[in-house]
Amino acid sequence: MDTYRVNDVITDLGLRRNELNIIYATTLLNVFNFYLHSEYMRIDDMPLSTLFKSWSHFGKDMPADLNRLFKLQKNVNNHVGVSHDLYMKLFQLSKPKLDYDYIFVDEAQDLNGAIIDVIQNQDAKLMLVGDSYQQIYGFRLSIDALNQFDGFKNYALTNSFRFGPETAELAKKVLSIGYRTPQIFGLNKQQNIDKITKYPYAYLCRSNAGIFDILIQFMSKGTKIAFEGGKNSYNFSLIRDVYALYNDEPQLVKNPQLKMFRDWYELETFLNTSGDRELSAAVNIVDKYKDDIPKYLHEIHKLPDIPKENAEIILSTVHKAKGMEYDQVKLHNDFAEIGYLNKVISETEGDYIAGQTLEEINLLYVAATRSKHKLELNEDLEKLRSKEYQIIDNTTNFKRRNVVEEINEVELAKYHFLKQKHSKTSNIKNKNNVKITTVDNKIKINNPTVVPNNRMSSYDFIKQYIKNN
Ligand SMILES: Nc1ncnc2c1ncn2[C@@H]1O[C@H](COP(=O)(O)OP(=O)(O)OP(=O)(O)O)[C@@H](O)[C@H]1O
Repeated sequence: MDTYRVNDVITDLGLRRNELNIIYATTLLNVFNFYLHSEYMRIDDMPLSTLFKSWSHFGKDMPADLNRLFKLQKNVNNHVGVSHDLYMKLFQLSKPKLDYDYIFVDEAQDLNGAIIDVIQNQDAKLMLVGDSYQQIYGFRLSIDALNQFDGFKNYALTNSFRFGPETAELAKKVLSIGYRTPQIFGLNKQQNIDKITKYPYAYLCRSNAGIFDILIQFMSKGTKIAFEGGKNSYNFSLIRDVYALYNDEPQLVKNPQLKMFRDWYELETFLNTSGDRELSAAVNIVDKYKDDIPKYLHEIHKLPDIPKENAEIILSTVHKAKGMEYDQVKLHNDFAEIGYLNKVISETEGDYIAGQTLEEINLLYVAATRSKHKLELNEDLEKLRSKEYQIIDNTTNFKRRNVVEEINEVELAKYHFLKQKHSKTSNIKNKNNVKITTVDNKIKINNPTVVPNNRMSSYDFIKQYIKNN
């Protein structure tokens, strides 16, 4: 079992390893993964020009490259192992007929086109169970199968035996940010929202960067920490790479997609124009812990992987806590800000909305509904609970935008950033013979004509510098 990565695409297609080709390879891989997850039998059946508008920018023959990748991957002697997605696609392409009378599907809100195609072609009676508000795997190109099948009898499961009325009210409030107003009843009177005063409890985070943050708080105290899904399933390589840029050591960056940034300033500038949440979270962590990052990474590496039943804190991302439940749950403060989500949604025009925005709300909903006994909220959810936010009432049913288009927009943002960067760099060099690199507030400049003001952010400083020169 293995994951096919951007580096593999570059090697397998014999591309030169430059910044633009890394973006192309990333886009190609996104599209290729979309194919593996999709109902399409052939790559050439996919409406590429409408699904992936950005590929025309690269001047490459994307359909031909996709077909080459697929041919290579199907070869069992290829250097890359077979991924779950690949063997499921091959299973779908074999048009299987399963010898079952009934098929039950759980978590039907997070299926994909290939699996739906297999299920649809069976003669068996089908029962789908799921919760559309728990769809959180859009970034893995999942599809809500609950909206895909016609002619089914629907039964609403509105009662939860896990949580009580307070949590049910909060859950409804969270979903109402995305204008969704389901009935939810909490039947467990033993469960409520309150401060947690004793171990053990589960600490749920939105991001790996959040997990890192919590680890730093508790490691030094010797708290017994277990990881939902096992310690090895948490990867802090993004933080390590971002720190390398912060520390002016771009040669240490391993992630090919981060290699396009030569320094911290370029990374920050990029983040001003893109909505890459995971990367933003890693940058915030590096900004917070600065030169202590390597020490903390080393300490985390040394932590034992203890079983959950021996732990004082079970640490988990919401994605890994899906389908799980814990007696006590505490929520970290690294979720998307509710005021921001509310603003994005209220300003949305038309029916279509970024799936990512809805999924951020779904993540809050999943997180808030994992506790069987006590739930401790973060500040933002506490405010939502005390009605400090005005939730706009609207019955609009948003449709999701095409997920691949959304994912590839980040790559397109990188493409434009790169183009702009190259033209700006040459302008600066020609006009003033100046090279600027910044690390946080330490600004290095070889031809200073203005004195850096330490209270100014490096970004503002550079903007002012360029304006004045
Ligand atoms: N009929 C019942 N009476 C009492 N308790 C129940 C009943 N059905 C389920 N439960 C309990 O309620 C909790 C939640 O049930 P379950 O995990 O099946 O819900 P779910 O719908 O899959 O939740 P989610 O999708 O949010 O993870 C579990 O602790 C389960 O034991």
